[in-house]
Amino acid sequence: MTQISVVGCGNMGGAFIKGLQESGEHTVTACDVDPDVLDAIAPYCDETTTELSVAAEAEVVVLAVKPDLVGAILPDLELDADQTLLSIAAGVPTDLLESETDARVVRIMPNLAAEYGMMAAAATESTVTDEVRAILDAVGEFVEVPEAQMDIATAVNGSGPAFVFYLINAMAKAGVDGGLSEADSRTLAAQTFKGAAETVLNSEKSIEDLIEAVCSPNGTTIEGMEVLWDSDVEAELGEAVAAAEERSKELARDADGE
Ligand SMILES: NC(=O)C1=CN([C@@H]2O[C@H](COP(=O)(O)OP(=O)(O)OC[C@H]3O[C@@H](n4cnc5c(N)ncnc54)[C@H](O)[C@@H]3O)[C@@H](O)[C@H]2O)C=CC1
Ligand SMILES: O=C(O)[C@@H]1CCC=N1
Repeated sequence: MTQISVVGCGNMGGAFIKGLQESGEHTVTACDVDPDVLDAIAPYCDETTTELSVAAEAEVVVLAVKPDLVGAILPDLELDADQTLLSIAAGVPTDLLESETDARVVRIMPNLAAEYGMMAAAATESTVTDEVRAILDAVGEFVEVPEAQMDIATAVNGSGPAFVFYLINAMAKAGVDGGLSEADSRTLAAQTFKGAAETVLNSEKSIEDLIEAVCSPNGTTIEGMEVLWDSDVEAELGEAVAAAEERSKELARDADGE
């Protein structure tokens, strides 16, 4: 059981808190400047505060504010060497964080599915500790990568949920166009993505072999796959990931210039 505080309880900080509460493994203090945000998160944590000094008492302080606020907040967040600053801010490098705090710094990139214990996260391998591994384990899965890979990880698993929501929506809309109700099509499309993801995670087959397993000879799937193979969908998705990666690098350059 680790005492955790989360500074910034918006979309990502809030999802992290809800996931941690569900796991029941840690105590959580929620800190935000917005009292409405704190009212909304209060049922999911042990304590709420608007004071950074209260958040600074935790063993692990999760910094979950927008990247451009990190530089302004860190000097006021007085942490000691025996504490951990767990930063989730996109594009903010470890060395910059270390220059503003005495705490041990661990930079990670989580995602919104932390709320449901299904987060995919990347943690910087040179700094991650067992204490942080236990926190990440409580809300999903994580990989450990060199810091140089944090920008691409940010694009794949941090921004990735938005890209997948887009694809689910496209599939659901196609179902509605074919006559399904919106509710049924949303359920079928989302559960199909969830089931396909579980299959990839659990199967030893390559993704190409899994596609082949769905394509019955002379069946329906191969007709749809021919359309996808002939299209630019793969390249366009690659460009979306590359654009998000480039923005993460740009945020790092901005942070360095501050
Ligand atoms: N939204 C997402 O899916 C993901 C976001 N992130 C990272 O998480 C961080 C937060 O992003 P979001 O949650 O999307 O932003 P958000 O805007 O939803 O939440 C930020 C929160 O910080 C609070 N805040 C602002 N100044 C503060 C201060 N001085 N003290 C305490 N709280 C303060 C705001 O009131 C707000 O509730 C960013 O650095 C982002 O890069 C990382 C992975 C995924
Ligand atoms: O869009 C963003 O900048 C944040 C970081 C990854 C997901 N959301």
